[in-house]
Amino acid sequence: MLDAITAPAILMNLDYEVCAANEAYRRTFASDQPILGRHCYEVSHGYRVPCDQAGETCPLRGCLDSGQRQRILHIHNTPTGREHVDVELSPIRDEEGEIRYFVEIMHPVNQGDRHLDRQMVGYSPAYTQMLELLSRAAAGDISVLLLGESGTGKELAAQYLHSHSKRSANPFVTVECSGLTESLFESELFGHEKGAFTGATHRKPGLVEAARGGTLFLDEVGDIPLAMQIKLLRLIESGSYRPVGSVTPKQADFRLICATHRDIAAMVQAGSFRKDLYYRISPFPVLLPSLSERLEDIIPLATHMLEQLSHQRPLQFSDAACDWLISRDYPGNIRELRNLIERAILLCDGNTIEPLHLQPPGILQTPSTDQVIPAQEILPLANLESTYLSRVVERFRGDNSALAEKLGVSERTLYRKLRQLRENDQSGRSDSPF
Ligand SMILES: Nc1ncnc2c1ncn2[C@@H]1O[C@H](COP(=O)(O)OP(=O)(O)OP(=O)(O)O)[C@@H](O)[C@H]1O
Repeated sequence: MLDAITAPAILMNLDYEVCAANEAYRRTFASDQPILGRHCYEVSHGYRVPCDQAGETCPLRGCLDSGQRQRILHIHNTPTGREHVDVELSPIRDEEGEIRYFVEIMHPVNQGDRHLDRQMVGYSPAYTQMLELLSRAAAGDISVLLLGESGTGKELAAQYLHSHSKRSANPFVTVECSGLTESLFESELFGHEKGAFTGATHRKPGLVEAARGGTLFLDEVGDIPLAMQIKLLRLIESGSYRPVGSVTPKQADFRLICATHRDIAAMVQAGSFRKDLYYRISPFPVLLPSLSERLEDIIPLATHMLEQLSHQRPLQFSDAACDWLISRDYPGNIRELRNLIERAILLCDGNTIEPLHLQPPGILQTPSTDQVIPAQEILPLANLESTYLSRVVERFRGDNSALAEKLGVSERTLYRKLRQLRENDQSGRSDSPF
């Protein structure tokens, strides 16, 4: 019966032992190793204890507790390395209704297409949870709102959603919402007729038309000014639009994905984002974790990017470079990591990237103690504090709560000190020791 299932599948008993496996499972996960009678957690993950005791969610445990079918995204060992697998576990009951066995069907999750630059990498729990949400959302046509700090991979996640959806054979069209003026917004999105305005020498189809049958990705949706939000709302609500200069409405056909690094719920509270539009774009919000929440992904990501960016040069990181990469903060998240690596590749003449190749350009570097405190000079402590503060504030670019946490003071205290700093600046007094 298992062989009738085309995806990899196994039969397990209550003791987590594999009782049978189909051909697809052997081919995909087992290669030549024996599996019958072995524990699923050992074969799939190399654990010595069940997943729930290893800090992961165990579908078998969940199935026993709920009595229901379970679906979860897990990382499995495969002959070609670690892979995300969409696991579906169903109970098999005896005549008395007691659970006796489980059938586990596994669908390997391909994280992006074959292009290295569109492949998503990550193994941490925070990333895996996010990927599970994306996989579930991809199957439907629901609008998805991708939230997360700058550089966390929102655009890549949008491409993943599209390429795993039933619209994948049709276009994926990105609209950069920041910086679009009202008139540009309309003509870019809806297109225009010939002669609609001065300079409109021919008919131009808009991005909504270009996305027909596919996915429309509104990047930085939080930056759309209020006046234009109503136009977007009408498009989403009615599913139709009118090109500029036309009287005939056109029918739209796209799946909507939006992304923003802003706290859009707070913007709704503050009245700068329409509540009705917010509800329309956010039926399925997905939060992309920052790199600080997925530290174990830094080296796999860095290695992937090295392969992607080095154009076949046989480059590798030294152990010291790996330690350096892990111990750093990344306010710009994966994009910042990528920039560091791109630069290191250019600076490294040999085959091994060392910390010295990775050091970021001076402007973004946290000043070392030597730079802040000139060796020969004794300075008033207050001066030192303000000099240091003005430098680190630059680096944290407005994220005061993260900065306060790092400095070990409350946000209120930080705010007070920054206000003092500004007042000093404005009164023209220079506290800088340099
Ligand atoms: N999981 C991942 N695996 C590999 N590379 C990734 C991953 N996530 C992001 N990247 C890479 O990091 C960079 C930034 O990603 P992306 O542009 O998707 O971020 P973003 O959240 O949309 O940023 P912004 O909010 O600033 O527009 C890109 O080069 C992307 O390829």
